[in-house]
Formats: sequence, structure tokens, C-alpha cells
Amino acid sequence: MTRDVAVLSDAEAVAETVAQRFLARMAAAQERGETPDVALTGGTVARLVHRQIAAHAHEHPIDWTRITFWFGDERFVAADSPDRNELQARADFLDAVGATRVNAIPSTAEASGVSDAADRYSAQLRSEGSGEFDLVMLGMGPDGHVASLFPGHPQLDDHDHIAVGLTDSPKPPPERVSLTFDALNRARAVWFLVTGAEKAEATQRAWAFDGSVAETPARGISGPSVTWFVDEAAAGDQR
Ligand SMILES: O=C1O[C@H](COP(=O)(O)O)[C@@H](O)[C@H](O)[C@H]1O
Repeated sequence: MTRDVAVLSDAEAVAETVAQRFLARMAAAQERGETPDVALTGGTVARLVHRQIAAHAHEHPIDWTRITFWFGDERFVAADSPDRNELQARADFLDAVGATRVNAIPSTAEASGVSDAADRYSAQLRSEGSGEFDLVMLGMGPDGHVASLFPGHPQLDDHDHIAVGLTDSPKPPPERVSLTFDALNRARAVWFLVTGAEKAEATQRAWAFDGSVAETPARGISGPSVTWFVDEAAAGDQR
């Protein structure tokens, strides 16, 4: 695994940099004749990134109907709940750019519970995914969680599923669905989007030579190419 770190001045700078890199990456993939699979994340900095993508989309020759979007995790709530990562991403950029291949994790309207939603999403990814994400974007919580894989939770050790459900997320809402590490790591590239001083300790643990995935789930990300886009506050002393 290679790990690159880009330390930018603040969250806006992270959003602008990631958006430009994303647009260039998608244009290049399509130039090669590919239809990339991309896993999106929820979270505060992701929303800034998504809005920057919408603002600059017209500068790049991208056919948005030839990118397949997925979600790394989702809150298991009503389809129209503002807590849905999907709805936020649609509002922030997917609808504006005209994305048509948007694979949402089932809501409470479509699945009987988190396990059912996880099983349905796993089946969808198996049948409609290419088998590898071109890009997975991930936020990281102050506790080191990624997607909805939280410290000390059994989902961290699941190697039998593509997606798993949980009903006891320490961050509300409690019912969620998450891709597993095995699924998230089937990616040509993983980009972490991390900003804010409250993330500095978790960032330090994630980058440390030693440490456990149980304490800091971000350490479980081990795709071939991992890039951290962080602001100075999240980088803390490690700049
Ligand atoms: O709940 C979630 O939180 C994380 C991190 O969000 P942030 O606001 O601290 O950046 C996010 O990665 C995840 O997708 C989301 O469901």
C-alpha cells in the first residue's frame, strides 16, 4: 500500500483540491473507455467536496451517465430523511450534474431492517458493480470511524459480507448500513477527507506505526493507493 498525505490550509482548500482531482480522475478514466465505480461518503467535508464538484463540473468533459455511484455507508432511515447520505449527495451534486447510475443503500421504505438492507445492497453490488471501485472516498469521525465501521464493533471483523448492518451506532442515527473493509479495500484508490482539530488525535492514531483497527477503524483501510486530504487542524503536530 502507498500512503500519500496532502495537508491543505483549511476545509475549503481540501474541498477545492479533492473536487479538481476527482473531476480530472473521472475524465481520464472515461478517456480510457472505462465506466468507473465510485463509492461516496457522507459527512461535513464530503458535502463541501460535492458542492465544489458541482461548481466545476462544466470545466471537464465528463459523461455523468457513465459513472456508477455507490455509497460507503448509509443511515437506515426513511427515504426522505435529511439524514440520508444519498439525499445529501443528490442535492449537493448528483442531480445537478445529471448522474443516472446512483445506487442507493435501501431505506426503511425498501428493506425490513438493517440486515435486509445490507443483503440487498451486497447483491446489487455483486450483480451491477465491476468488482473493483475506481475510487472510494471516506470521511473519518473524531473516534476514527470510517463509513459506519465504529471502534470496538463486531463489523470490523466481518470478512463474510460486502455490506453489514448495525443498530447501535454511537453516532446518531443508530441504525446504519456499511460496506465492510473487504469491500472498501477493493479499490484502485481510497481518498480520506478529514478536516478539523477534533480529528487530530484520530489522524495521529491512524498514521502511527503501531495501533489497532479496533481502536482506530481508519487503520483497516489498506487498498493499494491511499491518499489523505487533510487540513492543517486535522494534521495537528504531524505537519
Ligand atoms: O456518520 C458519518 O460520519 C462520517 C464522518 O463524518 P464527518 O462529518 O465527521 O466528516 C462519514 O464518513 C460517514 O459517511 C457518515 O455516515
